Amino acid sequence: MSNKERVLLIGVGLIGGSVALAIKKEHNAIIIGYDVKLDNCQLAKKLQIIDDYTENLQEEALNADLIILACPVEKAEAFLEVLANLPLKRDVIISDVGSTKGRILEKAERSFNKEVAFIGGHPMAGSHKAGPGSARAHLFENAFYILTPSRNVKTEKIEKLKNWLRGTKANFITMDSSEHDLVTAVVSHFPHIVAASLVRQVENHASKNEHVNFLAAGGFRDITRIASSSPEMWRDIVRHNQSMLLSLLDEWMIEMNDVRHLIRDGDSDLIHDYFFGAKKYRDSLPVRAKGAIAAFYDLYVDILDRPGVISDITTILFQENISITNIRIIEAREDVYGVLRISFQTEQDLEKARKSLQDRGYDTYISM
Ligand SMILES: NC(=O)c1ccc[n+]([C@@H]2O[C@H](COP(=O)([O-])OP(=O)(O)OC[C@H]3O[C@@H](n4cnc5c(N)ncnc54)[C@H](O)[C@@H]3O)[C@@H](O)[C@H]2O)c1
Ligand SMILES: O=C(O)C(=O)C[C@]1(C(=O)O)C=C[C@@H](O)C=C1
Repeated sequence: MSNKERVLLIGVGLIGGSVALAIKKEHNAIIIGYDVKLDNCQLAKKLQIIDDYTENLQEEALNADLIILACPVEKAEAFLEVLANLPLKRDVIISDVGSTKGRILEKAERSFNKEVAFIGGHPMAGSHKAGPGSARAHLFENAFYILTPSRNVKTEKIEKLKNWLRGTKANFITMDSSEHDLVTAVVSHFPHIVAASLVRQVENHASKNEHVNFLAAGGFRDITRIASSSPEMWRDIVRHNQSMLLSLLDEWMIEMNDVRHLIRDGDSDLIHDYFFGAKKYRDSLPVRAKGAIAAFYDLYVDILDRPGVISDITTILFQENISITNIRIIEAREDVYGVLRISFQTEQDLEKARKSLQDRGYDTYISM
């Protein structure tokens, strides 16, 4: 066996794949994937996100220097128990990328002996997309990456984990798991519940009025993009952060009741002040280039393997004055629609590009 360091990635999806790409950028380690979906491992290997994959998790875990759990959080919790029963390497570092931390840390601290370094991790950036096909090395650039070390973990191990993850170019912050679960419930978990419930409300109306679907435009799409996220992931998050979410839901009902009174009373100044207060706070939030508000406007274009085709496409976009942020050829043709992925900064650019390319005879697809 080669003497390179080995990384075991459990869950080869959007976030695991993005972490793996960031590690690859900076380390000459061997990354081995394990996933319940063999297809995801095969695609990740074709895209060179992982070096190889295994169907024997236990055997690979014994040789790993770094183990990263990147599956839905309830599965991650179960894997901790599996890992705790194995004679892992003495210096191994185990981390995860899950959106909740309380139950994960509780399980890790109960299961592992003091020698094993478990350091919870949560990159605060992502997407509504899933799977390794959407993974990006730069996904976490400038985003916060929260670390929740378990008790007894030495500072040098935390520094070592940060070094493993330096290719993410994220800003690391450390906090304890209960603070993590409170803050993320407020800014991430609860908003996902609101988005899903808004979509369900519109769907109810759509069954009664045929115009609803066509007219569900700008604002509705902005506020509900995240409702397209993975249901498996959100099922697990909601179950893990249940009590926090129930108390936020109680607060929300009080807020909605206040809004109800505001609308019923119809006082123009008070209604204005309600929107004004929200706008003032929203506008004061720090603007970051990336992070929790990540831009993901990708277009896939079917191209034939002939010289000049990419320059033809970029010329069309140039003539239309559309800026692109990234362009990449995807070689795993059978797994995606279209082999050229072009990323844009805004939905408007994406739509404009799609129309221009279609007008010139190219087949395009928006999601994978
Ligand atoms: N999507 C986001 O925006 C985001 C951001 C930060 C953190 N996270 C966290 O990252 C983790 C992964 O989410 P994702 O967005 O990459 O989802 P994903 O669906 O893209 O990837 C999850 C992967 O885990 C695999 N998996 C599921 N059950 C498994 C099992 N029993 N054994 C092995 N593999 C299994 C899936 O097949 C999939 O490949 C979740 O815990 C989520 O809470 C997600
Ligand atoms: O941008 C999105 O689609 C996300 O939902 C990303 C998001 C978030 O809520 O901000 C989702 C879950 C995470 O744990 C971290 C980031």
